[in-house]
Order: sequence, then structure tokens, then C-alpha cells
Amino acid sequence: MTDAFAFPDGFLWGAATAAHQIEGSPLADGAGPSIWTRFAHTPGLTHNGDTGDVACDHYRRWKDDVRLMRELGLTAYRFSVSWSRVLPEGTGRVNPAGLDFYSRLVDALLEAGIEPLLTLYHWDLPAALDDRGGWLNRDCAGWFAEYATVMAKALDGRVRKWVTLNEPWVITDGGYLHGALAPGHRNKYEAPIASHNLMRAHGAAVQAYRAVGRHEIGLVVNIEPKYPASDAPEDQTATRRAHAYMNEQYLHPALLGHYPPELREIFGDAWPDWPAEDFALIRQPLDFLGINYYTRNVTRADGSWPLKAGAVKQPSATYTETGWEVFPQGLTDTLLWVRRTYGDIPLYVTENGAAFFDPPVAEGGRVRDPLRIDYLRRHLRAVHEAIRAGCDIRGYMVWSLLDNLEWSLGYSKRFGIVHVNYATQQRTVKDSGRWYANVVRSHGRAL
Ligand SMILES: CO[C@H](O)c1c[n+]2c([nH]1)[C@H](O)[C@@H](O)[C@H](O)[C@H]2CO
Repeated sequence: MTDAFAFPDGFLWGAATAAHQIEGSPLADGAGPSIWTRFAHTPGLTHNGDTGDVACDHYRRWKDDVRLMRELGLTAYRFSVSWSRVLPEGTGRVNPAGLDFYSRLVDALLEAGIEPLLTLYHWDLPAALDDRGGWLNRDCAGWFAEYATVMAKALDGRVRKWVTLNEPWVITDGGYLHGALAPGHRNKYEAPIASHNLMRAHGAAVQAYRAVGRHEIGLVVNIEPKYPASDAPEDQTATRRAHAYMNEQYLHPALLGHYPPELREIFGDAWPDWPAEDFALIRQPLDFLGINYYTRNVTRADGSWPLKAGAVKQPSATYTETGWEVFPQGLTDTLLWVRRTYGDIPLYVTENGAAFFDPPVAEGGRVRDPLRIDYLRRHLRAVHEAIRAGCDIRGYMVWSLLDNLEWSLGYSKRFGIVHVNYATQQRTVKDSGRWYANVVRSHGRAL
């Protein structure tokens, strides 16, 4: 086996999931509802009316799933905590059964030699806090800090890698600007406020963690590199606008202490003058960044609201079931851009994967998913190229361990390296899962 793809010692090989997408039992044992409990039970808002009431039944099958991770040889597992399972009203009263679920999960991971990466917020805000304004209420920073303190006191030491938010861009663009995600608002004036408050909450949670925790905390952002469709000035400026809106809007305040100027141009009178002290709160020293990468965007100027920038389909490219171009070079470009722009902060690829149409489980329990193997192989090679170019990349989490609830798309899209039969909850390791296990075993050399 060549050392062409030797990865750094200690590089973490993992898989990622999120509470609402896999756990099920959203109201079990004293848990409170989240905005996704409400959103999915609102007719017409999710594919087929799919909800997270059962999902992958991970709340009850977690021991089997940890066993599965151990069989795959994973050395890390990124998961999220359901805030309203632990704090049913979002603040105040702690639900011991909720905290105990995550404590037992973490102990089982450690027992299996798997490093937990814990995401505090992966989109499932307690409904009780949404009733108080949710991310539109500046008090959310204090609510999130209180929740971070509860979790750090309970788990820090066993959990040594913490993430505050998963993808503030998707939370805002989906939940407050375009309305495709919970809480389903479509409001150009609300979006910047929710977005800014999310980042204030991120900063407050980092401060709260550091008052209790002794390990590492970071932020996870989705980055979609933008490539101009032409040299035409309007396409160049549209590309710049899209890049600022999706890729700089969160890393700039978190790491540089200011927003890119294009945001005022995009939102116009909907972009407030933020209090200067907010940026001191938002810009907290971070131990790492998590980068979620799926695809790129070839961008041209168009009439879309409010960005006036849209994607140009690439005729010769392969596209996934979610309509995303397969473009591994974009991952290398992204990782190098982050290092160039924000310095040598340690990085994890905290999500990367693809939904393809998977055939049913064949006789003998095989799921042939060659397109996913090709996608993962090419993207892992792209990670290695960035490492060779000097990026300090410390781990890779495939999205996802299990087929799961793809938010508003319901169960129609399968990202897992393990197939889930939702009727029987039978797990079947796909060919991509066996392939990934071999890559992990060889520490990347089998790429
Ligand atoms: C816009 O793509 C984002 O980077 C993105 C893709 N994904 C995500 N963020 C979320 O973090 C996951 O919960 C999704 O299940 C996953 C697959 O859609």
C-alpha cells in the first residue's frame, strides 16, 4: 500500500448525525417539544408529512448504533444534543432523563474508543423559547449560555470537543429568510437579526463553556465556494456578493470581529447598525473550526431575492439527489481559502457526503452504492491535498452514519453509509460503509 494518502497521526475518522434527524421519541421521558416537532406536524411543510417522531429510533437503539460505529472502526462520532430534551422549557428546569441519555451515550462511545464531538445546537430550538421570540430575542444569548453551562458541567472531560452552532447560515437562510426550515419565517428584516443573535449566542456559549470546561470548543459552518460563471462584471460582483453572504457572513464576525461590507448592500434598510459591543462578544478565541462541505456554486447575476445571484448548472457534471454538483476540488479550495483568510486555526471536515438513489437491500444484505464510494474517495483525496498544501486538518466526519430525516425533505433522501429500513429499523451497512471502514483501518492509505 503506498503512502500516497498517509494522513496525520491522530487524524480522526468519524461520522456525523444530528439529534432531530435520528433520535425519534421527541417527547419521551420529560423532553419538551422543539420547533421541528411543531414544524413537521404542521400540514404541508415536510415531504409526505414526514416527522421526527420515530426517525431512526436512535433514542432507543443507541447501544446498537454505537456497536455499529465500533464495527466500522470509527475513531470519532459527531452528534448533537436535543436542547429541549435536557431543558424542556429551554431554560431553568433540567430534565435528568434527558441529560442521562447523553451521558450514557458518551460513556458508550468512550468505551468503544470513539471520540465524541458534541454539537450543542443543530437546528432544534426548544419551542418554549421560540414562543419567547427565539433567535429574534436578544435574550437568546443568555439562554444558550445557560444550556452550554448545563452540558459542560455534566459532560466536559468525557466530551473534549464541543461545537456551539451547526451552520448559522442554514438556520437563518432556511428558517428566517426563505422559510423552508423551522420556524418557517420568510422575512428580510428578521433574517439579519436572527443571524446576528445566533452569533451573539455562539460567543456567549463559548464564554460560558470556558468558565466551566477545560477542553476544546469551536464553530461549524457550511462553506459553498462560489465560482463566477463568466468574466462579465455583473457575474463577478454577484459571485462576490454570494461568497460574502454564504461563506464570510459568519466566519468574519467570529474570527475577524466584523461583517463583510456586502451584507449591507444585500439587505439594504433591513441591515441594522449593530452595537459595537456585540462584536467583542461574538469574536471569542476558538480551538477549531468545523467545515461542512457538499458542493460548489457556479454563480451569475440574476433577479433572485435578495441576493441577485444564482447558480449555473454544469452540463457535464454529476449531480446528487439533492441537486448538488459533485466537485471535490471545491473542498480543497475551501480549506485553503479558510487558512488564507482566517489563519492556521485547526480544522475538521465536520460534514461531507451525498444523497444518491440507493437500490433496496439485496439478498445477503448488500446495498450497492458505487456513486457514494466515488464521491467519498474523491473528497477524502481533496482533504489530503489540502493537508499536503499545509492545512491543519485534524479529522473528517462523513455525513451521515445512518440514512435519516433530511429535514423538510423528510425520508426521501438517503445520505447514510448505513441503510435504515424505516419500517423495521433494520440497519444494513452499505458498500460505502464497508469501503469507509477499510479507509479508516488503513488510516487513509486505501484511498
Ligand atoms: C447546504 O448544505 C449544507 O452544508 C448542509 C447539508 N447538510 C447539512 N448542512 C446539515 O448539517 C445536515 O443536518 C443535513 O442533513 C446535511 C445534508 O443535507
